[in-house]
Amino acid sequence: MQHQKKLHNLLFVINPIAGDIDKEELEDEIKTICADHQLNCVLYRTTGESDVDEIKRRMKENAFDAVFAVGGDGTVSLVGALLIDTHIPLGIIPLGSGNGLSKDLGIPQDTEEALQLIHEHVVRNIDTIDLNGQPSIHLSDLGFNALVVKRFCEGEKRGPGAYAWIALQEYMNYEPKFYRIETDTENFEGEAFMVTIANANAFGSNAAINPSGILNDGRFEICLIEPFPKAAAPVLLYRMYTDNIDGSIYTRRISCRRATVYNVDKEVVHIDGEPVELGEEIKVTMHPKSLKVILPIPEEA
Ligand SMILES: Nc1ncnc2c1ncn2[C@@H]1O[C@H](COP(=O)(O)OP(=O)(O)OP(=O)(O)O)[C@@H](O)[C@H]1O
Repeated sequence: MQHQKKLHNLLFVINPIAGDIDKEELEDEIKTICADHQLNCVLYRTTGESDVDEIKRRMKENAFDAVFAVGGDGTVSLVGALLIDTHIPLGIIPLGSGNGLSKDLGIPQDTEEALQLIHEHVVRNIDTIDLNGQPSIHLSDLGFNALVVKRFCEGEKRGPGAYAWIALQEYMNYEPKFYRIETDTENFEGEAFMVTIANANAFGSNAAINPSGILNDGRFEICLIEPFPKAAAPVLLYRMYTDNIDGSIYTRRISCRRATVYNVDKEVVHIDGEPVELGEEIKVTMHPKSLKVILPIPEEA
């Protein structure tokens, strides 16, 4: 078992709107847990504007031993990006609509259990990837899902129901787009319904696009869903929810360490759930074990 240095100075980055969940009581609970375990804590509530600068400022003022993201994948990604290539681990208290990365890391989805990580945990290193200089810790997409994410972010409603409704509406008229992909292992050229650049396994909805991906193997996967007849959609969806996407004749997966994706049709892109502009040529590189994360103590330990 790996013995951990105790983390004393903690910053909690709390997204008050994530998952449409009120977090006022939780803030008191965090303060109580920290006081009970003689830990110093600073709480920062995100505003959705200049959060990166505000968090950086607090990190300059204090030598934090860990930063906890309290919210959904967007909050995790915001905080995680600031911790890549540092010695400061990322903690996650999952309170968003989907919480994809926390699920892939085996972090308890029950808030009370997740809060125990504040004082009882192990720290491990995971890989991150980089798309034209922008970090991705979880899953990034081009194509159909990226379009749905964009519409979701533009909309007023949050939560899985809103996401599913937008997906259904967009699916009716969506046409596959053309991509050229060069990697250090194999290449692809053709149309795809969506292209996922995967460091991890499943979307926050639990749909597993990359079921056998490993977060610390020094590789990432490019997961393609190629054009399929409308009648095949339910089976594809079923396969994603039963960890069997590779069994479909409409999917293909390229495992690699670096890639260039030519987004010929200039399709929408998102990184870890946040829509981004990356240009037509997207260079993807692997950064092995570049982020420390706080995880539950494994049972065998
Ligand atoms: N105080 C705030 N008011 C409005 N928007 C905010 C505020 N704080 C953060 N945001 C926005 O919240 C979004 C991130 O939310 P987050 O992803 O954590 O939760 P979610 O969308 O509910 O869950 P998930 O991503 O897991 O589905 C970002 O777009 C960010 O700009």
